[in-house]
Amino acid sequence: MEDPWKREFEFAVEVARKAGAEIRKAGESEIRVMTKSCTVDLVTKTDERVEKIIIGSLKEEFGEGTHCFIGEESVAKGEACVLTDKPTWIIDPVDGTTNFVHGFPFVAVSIGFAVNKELEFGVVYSCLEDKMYKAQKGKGAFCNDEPIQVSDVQDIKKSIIISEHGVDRSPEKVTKIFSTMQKILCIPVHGLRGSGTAATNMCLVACGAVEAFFEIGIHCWDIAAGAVIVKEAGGLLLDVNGGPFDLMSRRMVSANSDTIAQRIIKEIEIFPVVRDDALVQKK
Ligand SMILES: O=P(O)(O)O[C@H]1[C@H](O)[C@@H](O)[C@H](O)[C@H](O)[C@@H]1O
Ligand SMILES: [Mg+2]
Repeated sequence: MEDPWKREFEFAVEVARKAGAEIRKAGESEIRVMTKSCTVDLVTKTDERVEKIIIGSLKEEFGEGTHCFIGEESVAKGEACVLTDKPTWIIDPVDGTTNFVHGFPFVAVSIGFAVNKELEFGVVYSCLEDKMYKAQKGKGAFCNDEPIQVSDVQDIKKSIIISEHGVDRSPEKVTKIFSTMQKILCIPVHGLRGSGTAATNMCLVACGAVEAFFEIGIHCWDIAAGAVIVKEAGGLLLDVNGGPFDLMSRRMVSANSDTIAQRIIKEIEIFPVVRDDALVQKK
């Protein structure tokens, strides 16, 4: 069958690799840390520079007008976060900025691509591990060109689950997050983990190292690429209430199976978050 986005996909892999090399190099020098929404929401010159490199390369290759871009740092600077039917690149230049700043060894470049609001492919380059995860809709998922598959564990008591606590430290939210984690831990599961990057967490689901990853408060750029990779590895995505997954909702459960997903969903204490496209929706 004809593959309409082959050139875009191959270019995304190339750009992610180039971006990862930039991040590795930047990590060798002193990192100047700035903050965004609060004192624990970190950003560095590398996040901004790498996003410029990625978007600049894509514009040069595919032209300015036809493609749209949603990039974490561009949105932080006031650009719209809106998913239309146009071909749209959804980019997190440095997923795991806190890890990058601290030298914690999980940092990923995440590039997703959607057309008609449907994700066509995703590329996650875990650049410190040098692992290139990629998937195109209907074509399977790969890590360093080897096919990957979700785990076949169906018993929650034999699972490892990943979650993160995000950057919103308001006591009500933190209480709900830890209450959820406590309930899941006490099922009991084999373990709870968190790599500090949503993109990498999703790849860990995709390659069967863990059974599920869920988070409330993530953004579309954290999970767009990972969503394709999880699905193509045989997993599934749901909203935290069990409904359909919505990329802009900032809520997600990714899992190896419906059985595991539903068992986790039973324990999730949901708290409100503002949608990524809230400003656009209000208009
Ligand atoms: O801001 P970056 O791009 O590093 O990404 C986020 C992570 O991906 C989340 O899972 C995580 O929970 C944090 O919110 C973190 O900020
Ligand atoms: Mg991120």
